Amino acid sequence: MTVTEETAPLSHFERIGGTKSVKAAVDLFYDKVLADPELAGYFTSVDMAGQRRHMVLMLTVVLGGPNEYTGRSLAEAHQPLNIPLEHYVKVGGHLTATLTELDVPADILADVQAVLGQVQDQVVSGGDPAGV
Ligand code: HEM
Repeated sequence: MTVTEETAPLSHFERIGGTKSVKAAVDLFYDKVLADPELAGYFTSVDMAGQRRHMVLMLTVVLGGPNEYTGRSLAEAHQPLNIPLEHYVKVGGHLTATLTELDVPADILADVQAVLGQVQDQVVSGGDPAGV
């Protein structure tokens, strides 16, 4: 191991245990979303295996891991769905609850919540698709 590798700060992605941990979080997250009667209807005709895969890759990027995301932009995927702010807040709540349950450190949770604030306009209906 080089000096650089020894002293470089770990990314959030590395700190929580990499892809295995992100996959576990995404599985628990979508279990909660699909169990929520207000949200389940959005996903009735969605390929959930592909959905989970894309969310794993996106959350990996958010956590400072390697960028291998190949899905659509958040605006492209969500603007056609006419998602109200209320539902965005519920989804964000399920993500926060998931990460809390999995004992993700508070500073990482705070950074994820900051990203939730930043991407809100791309997901919520009537937001700013140009802000992708
Ligand atoms: C920060 C919040 C969110 C993130 C990071 C996120 C992330 C994603 C990702 C990565 C995809 C896959 C895009 C693709 O495959 O090309 C997706 C699709 C989707 N999302 Fe979200 N999402 C968020 C919020 C929401 C909310 C609030 C809802 C509904 C209330 C929602 C419903 C959906 C649905 C139904 C799809 C599938 C769309 C389709 O296949 O046409 N998402 N989301």
